[in-house]
Amino acid sequence: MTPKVMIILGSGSDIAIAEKSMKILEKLEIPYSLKIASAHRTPDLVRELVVQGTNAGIKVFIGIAGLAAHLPGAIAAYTHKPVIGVPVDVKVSGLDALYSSVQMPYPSPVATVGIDRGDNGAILAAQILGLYDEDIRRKVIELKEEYKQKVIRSNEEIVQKIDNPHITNDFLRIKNLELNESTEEFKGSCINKDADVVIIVGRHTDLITGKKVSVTLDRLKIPYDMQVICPIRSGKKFRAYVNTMKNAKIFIGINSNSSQVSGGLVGLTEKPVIGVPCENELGNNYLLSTVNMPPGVPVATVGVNNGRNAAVLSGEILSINNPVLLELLEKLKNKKINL
Ligand SMILES: Nc1c(C(=O)O)ncn1[C@@H]1O[C@H](COP(=O)(O)O)[C@@H](O)[C@H]1O
Repeated sequence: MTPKVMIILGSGSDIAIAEKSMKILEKLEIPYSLKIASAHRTPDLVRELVVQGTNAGIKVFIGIAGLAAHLPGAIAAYTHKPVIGVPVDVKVSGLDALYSSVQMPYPSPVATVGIDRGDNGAILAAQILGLYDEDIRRKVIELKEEYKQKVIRSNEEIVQKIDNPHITNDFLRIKNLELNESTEEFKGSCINKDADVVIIVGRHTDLITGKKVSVTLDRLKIPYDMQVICPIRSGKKFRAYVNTMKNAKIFIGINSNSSQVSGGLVGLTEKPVIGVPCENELGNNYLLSTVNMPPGVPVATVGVNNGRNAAVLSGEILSINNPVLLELLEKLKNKKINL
């Protein structure tokens, strides 16, 4: 049986983080291949594994590495399949590995997950595969439900056991635990309900980054819909919009102000969520709050303001079973490289 996912570790010393990915893939019964190869120490081996893996039918690559983590980027150099990067905390709390994974040049995105989050890397791979395999999609939904139940149970297991007369919860009557389900329809005009990709921009200032996504999606002929909706100021509208667009395949959150867009999206969909952190007026960016998501809810993060890479990543995900799109993607990537 050809595996669907290839995990490559930069070193045997990354195995503890890889085990988190392996555990999830095994739970979801997704066959995978596991290899150790370093872009620095064994560049030829990396190229050989990626080229052979791509030709053999690997759908998603996961590169796990610490320090100057060039491995995921090197994988992206040899394939048009989506590449997920898992930065490992070896020095400086893993920030070196995070920055080297996520800050990739156009048009070679690495869908980066949080530091040491091997579990989220595998969940993201499963979300991508779930777009083409109903059985995997169902298992992703079940897995997300497990994470949800864990939170709900912790009220009984932790809070109720605290013997403190100042805590008063008796007035709460929470019956409907399907709190995330919105059945409302979005009222806006000119929505493309057949969009494959949904782009949500948190505020008008960040439309410039949203525009970078849409221009590149246009070049790839991928249908999309884009709206400016702040999940904090317009929570109801945000949920109604996500509900209305629930048949889309990929959601992109253009984030500023504590990354609420991508963070809000992951609770409302089992589909892949891509996060684009934006710079704000003070020059700070929202990279860390976009990427460092808790287990169970990955955000495939691309570089700061790099809307174009979010679009290319969408193209890589959607071209898994679309040869026409794959050809367009190859042209776009090669043209850029040959310029
Ligand atoms: N980041 C890379 C690459 C690479 O990017 O090619 N190769 C090894 N490494 C990382 O170096 C760290 C220390 O490796 P050793 O323990 O082998 O010295 C590991 O976290 C590995 O992923």
